[in-house]
Amino acid sequence: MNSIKLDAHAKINLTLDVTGKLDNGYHTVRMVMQSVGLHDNVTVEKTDDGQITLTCDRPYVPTDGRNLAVRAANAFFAHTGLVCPGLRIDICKRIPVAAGLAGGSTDAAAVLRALDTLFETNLGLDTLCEIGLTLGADVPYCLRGGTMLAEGIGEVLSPLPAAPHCLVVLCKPAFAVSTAAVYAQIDDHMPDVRPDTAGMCQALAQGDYNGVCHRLYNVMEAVTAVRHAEIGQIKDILLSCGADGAAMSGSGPTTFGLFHDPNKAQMAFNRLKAIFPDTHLTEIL
Ligand SMILES: C[C@](O)(CO)[C@H](O)COP(=O)(O)OP(=O)(O)OC[C@H]1O[C@@H](n2ccc(N)nc2=O)[C@H](O)[C@@H]1O
Ligand SMILES: Nc1ncnc2c1ncn2[C@@H]1O[C@H](COP(=O)(O)OP(=O)(O)OP(=O)(O)O)[C@@H](O)[C@H]1O
Repeated sequence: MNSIKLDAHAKINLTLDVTGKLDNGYHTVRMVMQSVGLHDNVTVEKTDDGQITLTCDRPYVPTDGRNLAVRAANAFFAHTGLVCPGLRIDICKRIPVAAGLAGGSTDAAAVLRALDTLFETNLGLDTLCEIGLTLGADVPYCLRGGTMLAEGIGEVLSPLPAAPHCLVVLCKPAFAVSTAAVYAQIDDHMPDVRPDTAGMCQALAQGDYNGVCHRLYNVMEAVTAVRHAEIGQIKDILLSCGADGAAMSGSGPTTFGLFHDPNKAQMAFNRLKAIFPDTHLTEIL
């Protein structure tokens, strides 16, 4: 096999709590992560020119060594000691960028999975997660996907029962947010209200869709929404169209709503898309 094409799915955070800060500047978290249908297509092809080249259909995504997919390939060859014969990586980008949806992390995870298959290294998920963690805190989750409780800095993963199936409207307003800046700001602005992550895990165990929707909560929203009125505006539109619950994902600014009713989801999608072009109608995976 010379080439492999994978779907690299985005994630949303059903809950997100920041529980402490480590000496290296990273924060400890406790959050429920969920894969959604929205995905990039990542194609990895062996070549023989000794180079790692990357193409992407979005001009604002870096194509050099700053791209997390290229960094993932370099980390794979460093870990295995294999000599890279040459690689061509192509990313068809559908996930909004710098949006709180782990877009770069999921591309990196896809490249690690593709290389483990293409080079028949059989590293397995645990080792891929170790390599992934050197690239970013969200990469181990992206390797595993599904519904997970994430602790540590995001890499201590415990599988949870799959979330009840529903539609998801994702809306990214036209500005980007730096994850590092949001973590830095939250040190000074930790909200008093914290998510009920234990309750969220229980709702998932009981397949209680309304319990899930009522517990959506992200402490980072307090930081990002204060600076950007669009987050409140998007939430208001989602809820006025009949979303069963709504929250910001990750460090933002993407804000999402969960819907049981496809007509309400379509109405929310149409209204938001007219104001914010980077709006997507997808589903819980
Ligand atoms: C906000 C979340 O998306 C929630 O899922 C993640 O915690 C972010 O994970 P990520 O984007 O993979 O983060 P990284 O690329 O590893 O880190 C970017 C920056 O965010 C901060 N960071 C990230 C993760 C974490 N647990 N604590 C942190 O303080 C650090 O300043 C770091 O330099
Ligand atoms: N493959 C990639 N796809 C998107 N952005 C990338 C990629 N590689 C590097 N980047 C850079 O990473 C930055 C953050 O983009 P990304 O979409 O990963 O953010 P994010 O969704 O907020 O991540 P997270 O939710 O993990 O914090 C972008 O500004 C971009 O320059």
